[in-house]
Amino acid sequence: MQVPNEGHVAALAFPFGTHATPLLTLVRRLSASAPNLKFSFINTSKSNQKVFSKIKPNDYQNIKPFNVDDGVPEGHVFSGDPLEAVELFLRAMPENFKNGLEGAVAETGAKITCLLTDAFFWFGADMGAEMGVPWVAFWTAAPCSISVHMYTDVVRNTLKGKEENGDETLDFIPGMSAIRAKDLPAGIVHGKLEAPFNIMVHKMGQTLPRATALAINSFEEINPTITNDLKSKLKMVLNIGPFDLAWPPKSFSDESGCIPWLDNHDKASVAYLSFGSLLTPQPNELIALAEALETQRVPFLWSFRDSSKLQLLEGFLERTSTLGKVVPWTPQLQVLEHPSVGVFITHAGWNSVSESIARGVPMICRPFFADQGLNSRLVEEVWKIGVSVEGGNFTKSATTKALELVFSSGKGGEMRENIGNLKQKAKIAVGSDGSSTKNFTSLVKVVAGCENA
Ligand SMILES: COc1cc(-c2[o+]c3cc(O)cc([O-])c3cc2O[C@@H]2O[C@H](CO)[C@H](O)[C@H](O)[C@H]2O)ccc1O
Ligand SMILES: O=c1ccn([C@@H]2O[C@H](COP(=O)(O)OP(=O)(O)O)[C@@H](O)[C@H]2O)c(=O)[nH]1
Repeated sequence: MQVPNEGHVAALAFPFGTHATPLLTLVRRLSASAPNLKFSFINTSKSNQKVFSKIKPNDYQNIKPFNVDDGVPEGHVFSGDPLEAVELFLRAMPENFKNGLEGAVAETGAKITCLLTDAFFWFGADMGAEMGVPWVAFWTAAPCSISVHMYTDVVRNTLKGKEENGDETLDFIPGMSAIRAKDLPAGIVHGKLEAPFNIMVHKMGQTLPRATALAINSFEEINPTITNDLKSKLKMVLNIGPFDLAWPPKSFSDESGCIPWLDNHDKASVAYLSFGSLLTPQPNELIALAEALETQRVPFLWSFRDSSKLQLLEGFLERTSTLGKVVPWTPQLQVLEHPSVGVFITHAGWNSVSESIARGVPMICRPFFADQGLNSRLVEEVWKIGVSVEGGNFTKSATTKALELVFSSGKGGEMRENIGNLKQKAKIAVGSDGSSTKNFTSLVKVVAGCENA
């Protein structure tokens, strides 16, 4: 491939949840493909410390972190609402990023030649236009969730005044006929439509047509109808994932000994539980989950970060010390890769769903918020590679039913076959002649300014 000229790419990260990590993975892939480019990774100090601590300095020689204001006033006392820090940050945008860009140019002496931002940052359109450079938006979730944000006004107008039970289907949007109104992220038709976060994602949906390219950590074959519809509305739609298949990490940390523990278990016998980086189920659901696992004698590996809630499970942990293992964090990619894992009990965050597909592990989904309801519906009704917990939250009976379905029924076998087929499509997509590989080559050209690609 033509070696791109000198250039300076500014990457703007959304510093919460699992957004900055995949953006840094993308920046590292771009840097490896275009070693003449400089990259400035502009993010909050806290998030930069977290994401750069996971990689070796040698792995990011042309990537320099820059810290921006997180919007938290000096001496601020947090209320405990997880959204508070997010909304303080939203108020600091885009001024904090403008300051970050000025700092990056001043320190490197190189003007910005491309703006690569989390797709949430709709202001990238104006910033790119003012600087006269391409704006590449990066969506860290599935194509279907970006679609619902682009169609927000259509959804609101179509569903206005309809039955409020949430079962209305979105069959008026290409590829979304299985999606119900109740699956949507809050802020589209239900919830606080004027909350700062929802105003941001609404503006995102309206502004994306101005992006030079939209990059997505997914692969075209997972939902061709939605991808083709997005392509009809945007300048360039580049599905370039699954990242962890396209560019698997060279090493991993297993401080809690998860892999040796899994080595002592039978093939496809273990339930792996994890609910992402942001949330922990409420006490009643934690107890219901524990009761189902214990009663069914299902071996389990549980990623449980919130140590303040562990005392709820004390009796359970003692009684099941030879049945299961609870750890604060796991090497999830390697856990899902392990042949002993038979089901992934998940909140259906996109990175987790994508990783489970890439490793062929059926899912039991319990969505909580954001895009998780969309992902869960696709898992159960479109791809048929898992189930959603009946009733929408963990009870002993619903969890037991889901475990029996996946582990012991014919439907479970169908799920394993379906996810195996999807896994194969993902591997082809990131192969030498695959769609994601070709799209990534196009993205390098856009980012390096070689051509309008
Ligand atoms: C990825 O697709 C999404 C995500 C969200 C979304 O994402 C998100 C990411 C974070 O790291 C922290 C968050 O707080 C957050 C929130 C979020 O959605 C908003 O969640 C609020 C509750 O925390 C509230 O429900 C609000 O109405 C949501 O918009 C949103 C939409 C997506 O398609
Ligand atoms: O014990 C854990 C739990 C989660 N993860 C990783 O954290 C990310 C969670 O992202 P997701 O989109 O599923 O959920 P979010 O954190 O955004 O709620 C995924 O890449 C997981 O592989 C991990 O490595 N170990």
